[in-house]
Amino acid sequence: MPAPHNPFKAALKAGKKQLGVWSSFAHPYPIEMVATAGFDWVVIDGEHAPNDLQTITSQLQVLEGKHSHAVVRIPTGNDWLVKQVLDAGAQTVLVPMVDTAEQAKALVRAMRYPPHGIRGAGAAGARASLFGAIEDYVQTANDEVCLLVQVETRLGMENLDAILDVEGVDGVFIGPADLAADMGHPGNSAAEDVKAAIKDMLGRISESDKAAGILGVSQTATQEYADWGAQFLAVGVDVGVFAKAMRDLEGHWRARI
Ligand SMILES: O=C(O)C(=O)C[C@H](O)[C@@H](O)CO
Repeated sequence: MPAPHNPFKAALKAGKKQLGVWSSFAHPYPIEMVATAGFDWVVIDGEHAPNDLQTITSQLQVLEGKHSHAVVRIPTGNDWLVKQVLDAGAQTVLVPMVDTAEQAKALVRAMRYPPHGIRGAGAAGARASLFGAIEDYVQTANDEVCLLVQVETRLGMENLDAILDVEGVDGVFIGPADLAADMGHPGNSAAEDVKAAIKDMLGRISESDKAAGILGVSQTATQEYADWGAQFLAVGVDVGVFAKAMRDLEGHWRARI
């Protein structure tokens, strides 16, 4: 039996738009609720949410068989972190702060078993192979893993064309918040030069054989990113949605009672 099919990777390759959302609760219970909403992909955020390998694994278990495909964001581009989340059952990995083609190539190798990469072949004892029940896992997994790299600095922007040439990168995701900060506008991804940079990058990624992704945190920005060619577009962060709803609820009733 081969490694499970990765429908998100196939959809990106086929040029299909994929609607996504960020999950930062770092817990299996709320992500199950998020998965009832019908998004095509959901990020389990290991960079800015308090996730560890156990909480990531629990959330992967909850998302198993659901329509929303799990995209695991690791905190930094280390090969051992890639190996751990792949063995836990992630098929799609998002890596922040990828600034050069060399970094992207190293990540491609981390995602793949030899001879195409350096992923350690211990999957027989891991959830990814259903603890050995998927007998051909090691022989077939390379085809079903999906690597998304984040370009979110001026250096990454300079090197975008070289990153787009790296075989094995499936998608390039722009981080508007980090890009804005690196461009001298912390907290303001709506600054005109940041928007121009994002539009230019989304255009260049869309013209390549990689998928273009981004997260919009306002309706205006999200619509612009869609219009500028984002193929896998995250449209919100669950903790933000929840926190706003709670503040609105409190404010509504505070004024009335
Ligand atoms: O730079 C960005 O923007 C991102 O990488 C997304 C952020 O980490 C954040 O908005 C997710 O909560």
